[in-house]
Amino acid sequence: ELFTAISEVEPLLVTHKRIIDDLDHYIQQEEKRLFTLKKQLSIYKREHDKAMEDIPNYLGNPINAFTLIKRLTADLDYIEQTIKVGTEYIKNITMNHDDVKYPAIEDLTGAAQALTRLQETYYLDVTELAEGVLNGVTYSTPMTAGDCFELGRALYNEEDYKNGLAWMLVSLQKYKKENEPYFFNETTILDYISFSYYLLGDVTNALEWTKKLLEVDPNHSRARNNIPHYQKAIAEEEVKLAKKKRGDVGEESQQVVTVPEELSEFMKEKKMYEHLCRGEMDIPPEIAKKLYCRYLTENHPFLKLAPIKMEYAYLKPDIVIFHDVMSDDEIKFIQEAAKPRFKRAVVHDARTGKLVPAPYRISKSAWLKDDEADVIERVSQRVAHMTGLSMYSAEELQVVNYGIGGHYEPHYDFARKAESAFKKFHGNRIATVLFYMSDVAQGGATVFTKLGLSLFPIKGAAAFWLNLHPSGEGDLATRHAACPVLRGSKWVSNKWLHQGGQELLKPCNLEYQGEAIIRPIPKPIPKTSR
Ligand SMILES: O=C(O)CCC(=O)C(=O)O
Ligand SMILES: [Fe+2]
Repeated sequence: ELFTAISEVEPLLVTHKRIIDDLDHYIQQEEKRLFTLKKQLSIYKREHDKAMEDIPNYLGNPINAFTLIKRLTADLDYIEQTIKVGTEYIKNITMNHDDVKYPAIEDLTGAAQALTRLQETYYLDVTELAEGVLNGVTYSTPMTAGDCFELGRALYNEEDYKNGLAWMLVSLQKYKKENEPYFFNETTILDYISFSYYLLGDVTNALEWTKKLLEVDPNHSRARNNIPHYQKAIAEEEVKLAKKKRGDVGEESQQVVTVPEELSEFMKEKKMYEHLCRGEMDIPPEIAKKLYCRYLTENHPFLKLAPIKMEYAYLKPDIVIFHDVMSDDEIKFIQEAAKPRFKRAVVHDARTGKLVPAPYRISKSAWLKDDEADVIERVSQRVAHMTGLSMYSAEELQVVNYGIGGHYEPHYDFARKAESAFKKFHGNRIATVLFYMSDVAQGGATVFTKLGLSLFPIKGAAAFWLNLHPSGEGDLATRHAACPVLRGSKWVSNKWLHQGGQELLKPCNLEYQGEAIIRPIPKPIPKTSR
């Protein structure tokens, strides 16, 4: 699973170079071989033409008679050998080396699904994307018919027929324009298109596209067999519709489908999440006008000498950003220490109680202990200064690199059942400190779905908030997510502080940090007013 961290996709360029060298060498050898064969062929043709001009005269020349026989004996052997060398060479050729990494089919699927996620979250247009354009700016070479075909096929195989179909339609357009040789042809694309329509329940289009397929390949037997099947389905649908018009409604169509409340809540949250990821929302003006920046000098005498720049991003619950709290050198050190230990990030499965990988968290992470390097210890010390909290019960530093389109859907950092995830710790996660270890060119914001707040990563800064009310109860307003990375590589590290050790620093009381603010989802801002 290389696709779950961009840092693991980087070594694939070494593999890529290896293939370039292999192929280059192979083609050179082949060209040499074909050059020899072509030369022989031209001699055969030239001599044949000469002979046909005047056969008796040609063969009357003993040299010509000799060379003819030579061409059909010794030379022929040589030609055969040259051809055989080629096939032997092909037999032995391998593109698989043990010393470099190769992505697997799940990486192809993962990358295809990432593109779909980015498309949906950031409103990207498939045809623009196929031209290498992200939000109006060209970032890569246009995709070929073959690229679009593979993308469509990967999504089709994952039963995402809607998105698979969109890519197959682009592939067809490009295929007709390009006129390049591929291992698939127009019929293959048309087959995917028509069957995707069928699987999506659009039988009319399935029929139309099957007819188009038969125009290209009239003998395609499966397509021919499907035609009557589609026609029957359409006819049945028409009868049903006619009945409905006459008011003769059958029992089944009278049933009203209602979306379960849980699902509708989930969809609302997803909408909000995507909205915030696009940076389309501002926090309420009554909060915005109270936000300010200051230097943090309390908490520790050290801060009097080196105050920390502190910016309020939200109030009640308070979410602050500390600026310039991790240096470029520290970041480099932490990244290098984490890379060899990266494992796919997991989530807590509420049903089984187990930690499992999930499509809604695409990243790799590693845990670094304070005592393994001065840098890690220094970072922990800084967290204590920044937060004024005890590190007594803190977790190790979690270092994260997001993958292709990597994200983490809305969640709480605290455990909802005291007995579950944090058994080995002293209490629940009272606070989160989230260090941004990279800027992200596009996307990758941290968003608070109940507050309407988007934080875009700034390298060297850290976000800080309390996850629990003073009563120890989880603060539902802290629900947050990491948006898909559209362009760039997103690195973060977390320091999670637990309740144990904070008794004197943050005494419990019955106050709340602020009410959980749930506001309606606003309409997107019209494009012209931006
Ligand atoms: O990466 C981010 O922006 C947020 C990460 C996060 O919420 C988490 O790891 O718990
Ligand atoms: Fe989180």
